[in-house]
Amino acid sequence: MSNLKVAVHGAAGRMGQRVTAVTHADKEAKVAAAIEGKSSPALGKDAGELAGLGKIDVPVTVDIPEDVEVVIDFSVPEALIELVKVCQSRKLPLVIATTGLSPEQKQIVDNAIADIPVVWAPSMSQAVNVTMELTRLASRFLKNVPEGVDVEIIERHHRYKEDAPSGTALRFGEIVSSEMGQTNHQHGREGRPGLRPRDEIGYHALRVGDNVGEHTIVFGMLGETIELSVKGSTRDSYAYGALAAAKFVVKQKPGLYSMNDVLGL
Ligand SMILES: NC(=O)C1=CN([C@@H]2O[C@H](COP(=O)(O)OP(=O)(O)OC[C@H]3O[C@@H](n4cnc5c(N)ncnc54)[C@H](OP(=O)(O)O)[C@@H]3O)[C@@H](O)[C@H]2O)C=CC1
Ligand SMILES: O=C(O)C1=N[C@H](C(=O)O)C[C@H](O)C1
Repeated sequence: MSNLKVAVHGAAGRMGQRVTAVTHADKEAKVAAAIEGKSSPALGKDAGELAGLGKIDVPVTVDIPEDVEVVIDFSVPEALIELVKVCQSRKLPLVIATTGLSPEQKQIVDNAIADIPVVWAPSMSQAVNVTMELTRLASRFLKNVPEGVDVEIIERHHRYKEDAPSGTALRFGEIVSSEMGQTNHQHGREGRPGLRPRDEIGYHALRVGDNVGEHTIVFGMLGETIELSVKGSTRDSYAYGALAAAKFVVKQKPGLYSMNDVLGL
């Protein structure tokens, strides 16, 4: 069986470099293309050298070669939307990791899943996706506590991150509210906001140093507290998840798939 031909979209970025590295090291996949935008200073450079692997004979290009079988995207929302259109017209399976999409951009992705199989997840990490299921369970068990439960989501990422709160924090909030029913999503607090409403989930985004990603979901009750925390120590946790998603998505029919589908959760 020949190796799965993967295009890395956003190849010169922090995540693109790690996806290049784990894909190059994999026995069943290979880096077939490294894609960047047309004004990128990385164009023409070798993707392996950019990723610190040495030469792998894959130059960074703008266009996706014909022989590519799947695309893994860690880029920016505007670039992702252009990529979705290309994948749709070429019937190319796609793994979407980019976060911070507007509602209109999300709609464009939603429309594409009629034509191509897509794994779309704010976190490709196994530990984060398992913690999402633990959060679902905790929310279900705690939803009828008579004195009420205050849920706050704290996330911590590197200083270069452009969107806030993280896509993962927003997904944690969706999971909690789908079980417990909160309708008010409160981003930070200042001034004199008064007593905390019951019907609220609070979000707090820290941007510090080179942190690769931490999330804590606090369930605060009267007299006791539960905290679920998940912390990354290397970006490879996301890169391995994305490669697993690529191997999964090439075998699927058009439609939307999650990391629960990939990981069998
Ligand atoms: N789902 C998950 O598990 C994870 C998701 N992410 C998300 O992935 C995204 C990328 O993160 P990160 O790698 O840290 O960010 P970086 O800024 O390091 O990388 C993004 C890359 O995309 C490139 N890019 C810009 N325009 C285009 C284009 N038109 N075509 C192709 N590439 C383009 C950028 O180039 P240039 O710098 O020249 O503009 C840059 O190299 C973020 O949205 C982040 O939140 C991150 C980690 C895990
Ligand atoms: O930008 C990052 O770094 C990360 N972004 C993702 C998000 O917004 O949830 C996932 C991960 O936490 C790292």
